Amino acid sequence: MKLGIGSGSTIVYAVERIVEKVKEENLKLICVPTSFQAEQLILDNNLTLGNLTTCPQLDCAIDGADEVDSNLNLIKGGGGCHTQEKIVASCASKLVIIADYKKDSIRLGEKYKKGIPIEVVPSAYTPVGERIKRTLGGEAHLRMAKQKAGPVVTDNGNFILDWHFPDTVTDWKQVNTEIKMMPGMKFALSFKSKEAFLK
Ligand SMILES: O=C(CO)[C@H](O)[C@H](O)COP(=O)(O)O
Repeated sequence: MKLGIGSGSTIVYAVERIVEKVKEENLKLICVPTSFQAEQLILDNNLTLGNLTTCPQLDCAIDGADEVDSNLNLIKGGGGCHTQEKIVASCASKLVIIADYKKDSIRLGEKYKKGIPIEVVPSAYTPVGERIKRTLGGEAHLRMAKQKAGPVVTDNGNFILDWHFPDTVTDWKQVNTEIKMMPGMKFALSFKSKEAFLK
């Protein structure tokens, strides 16, 4: 079985259970990471590490989320790994999102107040931020690092804009398309979960 491994703190618990299952059932599992953190998690747990070059089709991807709305739209990227998470999820036949009640909302933005993370090529962060503000409203703030001077740099060498969107935004499919069409955008916004398991 080929499995995508998400990023964040929740996925750590899922990996603990996966390790038990591998031992109990002698599973042959190849794990494809969604980030540097996920890669370390796979290696630290002695699971078999794969990549999308050798495993472009995955049976399943498991990940966390920052928020899940009542239509199963997700905010992801609180940890800044959403571009790779989205690529891995798109290669998987099934996407399983693990999220607890703190992330369960009717509308996006109800529980997660840090804005929608948008990964952007560094040279384009100002024009993309301004265009988002002009066409969709709200404010897009460059995410700054905590223990380094300057911005957060993703595993892909990009910046992150956290978009504080206006309450009027409801059509996430359209918003996603509009943002993806902006030059300089890495395709990364919220995405639609095929299944979200809320616990
Ligand atoms: O999208 C993500 C990282 O880019 C994470 O899945 C999301 O931030 C949830 O993280 P946590 O499980 O720590 O709450």
